[in-house]
Amino acid sequence: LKRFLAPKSSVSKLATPPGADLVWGHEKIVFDMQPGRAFRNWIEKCGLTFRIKAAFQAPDILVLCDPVGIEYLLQKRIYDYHHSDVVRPRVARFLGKGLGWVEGEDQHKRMKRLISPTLSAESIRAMSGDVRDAASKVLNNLTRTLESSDGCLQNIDILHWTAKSALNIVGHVAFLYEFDGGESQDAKDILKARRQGVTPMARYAGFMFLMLLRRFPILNDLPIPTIQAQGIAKKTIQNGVAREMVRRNRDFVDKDQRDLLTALLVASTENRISTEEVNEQISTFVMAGHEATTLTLGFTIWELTRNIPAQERLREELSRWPGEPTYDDYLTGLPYLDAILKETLRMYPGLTYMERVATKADAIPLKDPVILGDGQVKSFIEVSPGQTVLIPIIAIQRLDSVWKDGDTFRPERWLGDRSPEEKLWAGYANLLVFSNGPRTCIGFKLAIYVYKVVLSGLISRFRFEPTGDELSLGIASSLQPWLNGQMEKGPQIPVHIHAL
Ligand code: HEM
Repeated sequence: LKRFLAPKSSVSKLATPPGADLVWGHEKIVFDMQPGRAFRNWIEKCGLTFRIKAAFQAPDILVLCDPVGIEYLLQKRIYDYHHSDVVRPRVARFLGKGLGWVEGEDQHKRMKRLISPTLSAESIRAMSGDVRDAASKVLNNLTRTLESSDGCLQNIDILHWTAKSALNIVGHVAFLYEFDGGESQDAKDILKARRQGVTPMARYAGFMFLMLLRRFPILNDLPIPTIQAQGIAKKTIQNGVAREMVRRNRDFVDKDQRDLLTALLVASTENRISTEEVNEQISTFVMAGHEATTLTLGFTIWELTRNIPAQERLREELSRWPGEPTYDDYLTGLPYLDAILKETLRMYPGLTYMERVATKADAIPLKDPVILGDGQVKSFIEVSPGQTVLIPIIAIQRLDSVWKDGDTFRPERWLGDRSPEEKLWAGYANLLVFSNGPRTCIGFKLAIYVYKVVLSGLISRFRFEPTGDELSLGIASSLQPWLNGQMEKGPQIPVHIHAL
């Protein structure tokens, strides 16, 4: 009866851009262009809410960029919009069946209640000294490497160093585990496995698979090598460090400790979670805890080699700070550092496209009414259960109609008064980069602090110069940088580094 009474979906009457292919729908256009570009073109033609054709004649996809619609979906109804059959198995492969994978309000809230306190501002403040120590270990290694090369390193992939920093920090503060500045064998194994999962082949296969999956979800379970490669890093963690972390700490649980591993072990000894779940959460947090921070730092360094005045301005702001900034100083005391973070997150969101599927009939309210094919003007859009909704985060965060020069790295835009358009979307800094609402990134406060500590250390100790290479962006689970002509080497960000 409920289904019968539910309003009919109006998605099929929404505007759709021209150019859909019979086989690929609009999806190949999305893949062939730089991330977000196709959606930006279509927003200009069709407005903030439209539909695109899916590949293999799968049902049309609702593209939602409207700020009121997105806020409604993420803040009020997220438990009715699950990760799609395309996304969920990928989360399981990359991260594990942890907090990012679980569906259902009760299950999710249960897990979140257990983990949130370990990543609160208070906990990060308490662990801030440990974060700085773990970062210094890696930065000291880089300093020594430079000393043995006459103070200059040419064509270095900065991601090697930002990955070591982020992994070393998350190991140290969340899992009481030492990755020896990212130089230990298990750190090397994890970072290597991660790279194997994002080869260009995996990128292409990821795209094909994504579209096929919409049609044939059964493919998830087949042993397709490039797809299964996405899971190497997770398996490396689960079969290696995760067991070791548990083994070393299981018998010495100190309930007053605020770290994540202790919270998991306490819950496990009290039979609130299974040993299996401990393992899944560890791989989730080791991966999610270093991956996006690594890339955000890498993209910042890349932009700062192309914007030397911005690099110098940041160095000057840092040099004027007396002593070591505290957690709270980093939050509010260094405005240019903060602007650089926000500008990087705006231009390079790790999650480029968020894809969810409605589990119930719903009517999504909109800020900008839509005109349907039959002439009706509607300020909400009805969806049926099973409707795929895509939020193209990177397109929204680079819209010229909002940001004026969306593709330009201009940290200064965050310093003065900001236009009302820029403040339309809800979320951290009016960006969608950490999502929003109950399923917002649980690690965002740690990510911001780690980013600021590591970037401050890098800029205070080293000068970064451009190599003249051109980067292009691609999506292999998250946004990745590829060097034109060197795709086979995997994601990289080459820079020259000079000791100061
Ligand atoms: C710059 C760094 C980061 C970015 C841009 C980022 C972005 C995001 C985004 C967009 C989501 C929502 C994903 C979705 O709904 O499908 C998310 C969720 C999540 N993030 Fe992050 N993240 C970052 C750092 C971290 C860190 C440092 C941790 C752990 C310490 C972490 C752990 C998680 C987890 C566990 C979830 C799932 C939350 C849930 O579903 O309740 N992230 N992140």
